[in-house]
Amino acid sequence: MPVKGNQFKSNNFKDTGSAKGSVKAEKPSRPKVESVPSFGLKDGRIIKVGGLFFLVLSGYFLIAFTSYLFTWQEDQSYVLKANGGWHNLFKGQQELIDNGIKSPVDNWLGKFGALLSNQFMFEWFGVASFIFVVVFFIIGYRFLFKVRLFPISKTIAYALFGIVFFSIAIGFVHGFIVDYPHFLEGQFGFWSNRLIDAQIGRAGAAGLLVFAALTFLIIVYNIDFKLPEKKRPATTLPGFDDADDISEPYMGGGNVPIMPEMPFTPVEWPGRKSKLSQEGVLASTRYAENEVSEELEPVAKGPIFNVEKPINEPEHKPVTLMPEPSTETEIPLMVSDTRPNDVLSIEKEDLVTADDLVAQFGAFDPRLDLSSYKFPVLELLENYGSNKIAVNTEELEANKNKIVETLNHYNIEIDKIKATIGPTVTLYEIIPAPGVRISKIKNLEDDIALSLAALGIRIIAPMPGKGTIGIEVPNQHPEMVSMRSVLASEKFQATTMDLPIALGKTISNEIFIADLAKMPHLLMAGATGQGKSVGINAILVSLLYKKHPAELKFVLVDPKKVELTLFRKIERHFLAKLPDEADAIITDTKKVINTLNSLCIEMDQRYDLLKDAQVRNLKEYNAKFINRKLLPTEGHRFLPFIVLIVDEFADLMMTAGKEVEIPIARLAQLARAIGIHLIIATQRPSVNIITGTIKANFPARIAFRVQSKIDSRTILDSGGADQLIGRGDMLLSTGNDLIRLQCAFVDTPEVDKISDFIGAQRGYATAHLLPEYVGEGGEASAKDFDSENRDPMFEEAARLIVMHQQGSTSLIQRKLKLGYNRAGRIIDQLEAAGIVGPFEGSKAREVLIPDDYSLEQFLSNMDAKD
Ligand SMILES: Nc1ncnc2c1ncn2[C@@H]1O[C@H](COP(=O)(O)OP(=O)(O)OP(=O)(O)O)[C@@H](O)[C@H]1O
Repeated sequence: MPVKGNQFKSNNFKDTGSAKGSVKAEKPSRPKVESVPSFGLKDGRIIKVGGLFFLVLSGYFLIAFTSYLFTWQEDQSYVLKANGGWHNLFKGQQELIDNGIKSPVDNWLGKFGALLSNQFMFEWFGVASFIFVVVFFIIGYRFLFKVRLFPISKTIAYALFGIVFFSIAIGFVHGFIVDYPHFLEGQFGFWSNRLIDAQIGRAGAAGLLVFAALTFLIIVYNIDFKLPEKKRPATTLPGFDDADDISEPYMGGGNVPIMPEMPFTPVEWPGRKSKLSQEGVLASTRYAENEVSEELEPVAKGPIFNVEKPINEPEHKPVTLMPEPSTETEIPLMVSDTRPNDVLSIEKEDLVTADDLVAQFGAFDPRLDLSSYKFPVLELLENYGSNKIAVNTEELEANKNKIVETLNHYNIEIDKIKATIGPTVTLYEIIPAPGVRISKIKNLEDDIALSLAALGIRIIAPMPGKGTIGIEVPNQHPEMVSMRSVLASEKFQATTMDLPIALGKTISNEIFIADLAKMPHLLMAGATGQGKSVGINAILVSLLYKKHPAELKFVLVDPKKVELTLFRKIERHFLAKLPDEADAIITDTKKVINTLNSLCIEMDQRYDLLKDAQVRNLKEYNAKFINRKLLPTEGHRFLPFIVLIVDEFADLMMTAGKEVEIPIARLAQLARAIGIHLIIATQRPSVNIITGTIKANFPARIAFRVQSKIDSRTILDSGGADQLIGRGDMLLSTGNDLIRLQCAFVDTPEVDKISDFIGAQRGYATAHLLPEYVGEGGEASAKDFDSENRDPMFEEAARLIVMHQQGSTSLIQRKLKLGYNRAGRIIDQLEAAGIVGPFEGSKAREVLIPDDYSLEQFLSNMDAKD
């Protein structure tokens, strides 16, 4: 019976051991977490002490609370508020006895234990107080051993809910038994119940508790409430659990699952039936020549297809499934008919091929996990403008005349002039008379602009591949290109590109769609307010309209914090993040560095997978995976495209410099084949932001209007971007070509609607998790600082550096007359001590201490510590 579905989940892949199922899945060791705050003590000793304290506290609470369960009645007189409560701690033995208070107390942790547990359990939260024990343990364990059992913030949040919920819930149940405050629910549980009861009654309270519990479950586990579906008959191969049933993955080691088609009929041997059935055993296929007669003995117990020896082993002659006619003519042929099938199907499990798997289970469907996902509909987008180019013949004629006049004025004769009308600009192509120098026309750019009285004139001389000279003149009434019109176009709907991005319309009013997968990375620059954010949104929206969440993940970096927030709603569908991160949209520079490094790890892992699969790129890899030629049991997984978008790269470069540049450059150099693509936008396209390394690896670049020709050169390697008219007017450079485009316009409310549309659908349990990256952080260098081996000239060098406010090795070398190596060593020590900043390429290091006075204090502190 054919079984549909993937039979296993690539995303939830668990190592299920070999097909035979003998190997148990290895439990991954707990991740080491280095990112614990150190509270100033750089080697983290305070944290360890804190960790120890929490562990002891947890143990103390556990013993005190447990003891309270048994001794609360005996200790009641001691802990009672009316008898003094906590004040009893300071009373003498005799005084207590005189007041009729029982002393000593029975709590295993003495008076304090009795008072503490009374406070928590009786006065506050009842037995729910045990949750404190767990919380303290998790915090202590994390701080002391640096091992994350659970995320601390989540633990605290869940614990708070748990304490309140259980206290009230127990109080509610207790209310049916005894109407008296008791240590099971604590005063909190008791009085909360009283309050709720008075307001909404018992039934209301019950409803409220159920509501709270379900809300908690939904928030934490995102459980779906579905009516039970009809179960498909489960036919599974080892290692492949049914796609709908991930609760019980095959863990190997059990029985080989039975194919339902297999006939399970015992073989009936004529004349021996009674004996065999009496013995309760079934005959095997194996019987040797000498066993064919009456001594024929069954050699294997169990079902018919559990053959002891495979039939195709050459040395076993009698393995032929047809009984030998000369000796056993009476054996019916049906025996051999039944058996080979059974035997063969068992054999096949070892030699299972990709084709068999595909035949049996169908090709792997990456979309199956979210099979009900609906792509956003076009109705979510607005229609701006008429989407038709209104030809203003007067304007055309006037412009033509002015161009011809201006050129004539400079004695440039033209043969022909032709106009192509675009949404925002019109291209006039002129064919100059023979003998006219092109450079002459190019030099007249400003004059033509003056005569046309228009901004943003661009002269393309010559038009590549056309033999004409182009003059682009902005239209008086530019037409807005709505995203809806672009996405609704046949061109976009029918595209087979891997990552189609609908950028807008060309000058000849054609829809322009590019393939990000081929670009393979994109650099965007433009002065503020010229349409960069709209451009990024247009790219994101076009990808969202074409790709399923299983096929594409975004890593969004938004140092400006407000530009990409709208996409937060699609976190569980389309975003990727670091495992520990609460927020999928990264706004903090430090986290950006970790994420970029994590992407580098992902890249390396993907390359290993590709190498293992002997394919050259992501497409081939995924095709092989879909055809089940690569198995999750061997560590393979379906690889979605990852698109990293950085809005405001300049900010990152200013704050983190090399730390950001190096991983970005690495990704840009290598990530194209493995489906990681970068889109980097910046307001300031200066050379120290868009460095040579970055530029070299971003062949595709988009320039919106920039402020100067120099900026235009930095981004496009040619002028022109400074002459754009803004509002989405842009130039796209793809290596050789420079194309002028009008960016499609998509407004924030539209993006909001799209995010809502996707976000409201069932998503994955979390955002796509990137590999964990443990940053080295600043602590490592501090640890490296060894005060014992400090150079004798260390202090002098420090004074010199601070005096000059210039952290340079050559300064030390020159002024202190030291060799280069020694000066280099000293500067490293200064860095380790925190006097100068890290190496910054050709620039001098930053000096972290402002003046001599602060330095002297710093040095004396250092000496005191030593
Ligand atoms: N493709 C477009 N079509 C029409 N108008 C546009 C287009 N792109 C941008 N605009 C107009 O320009 C304004 C500014 O655009 P946008 O917010 O994208 O600029 P920006 O370059 O991202 O600015 P900043 O860097 O300050 O965020 C938009 O509000 C819109 O009115």
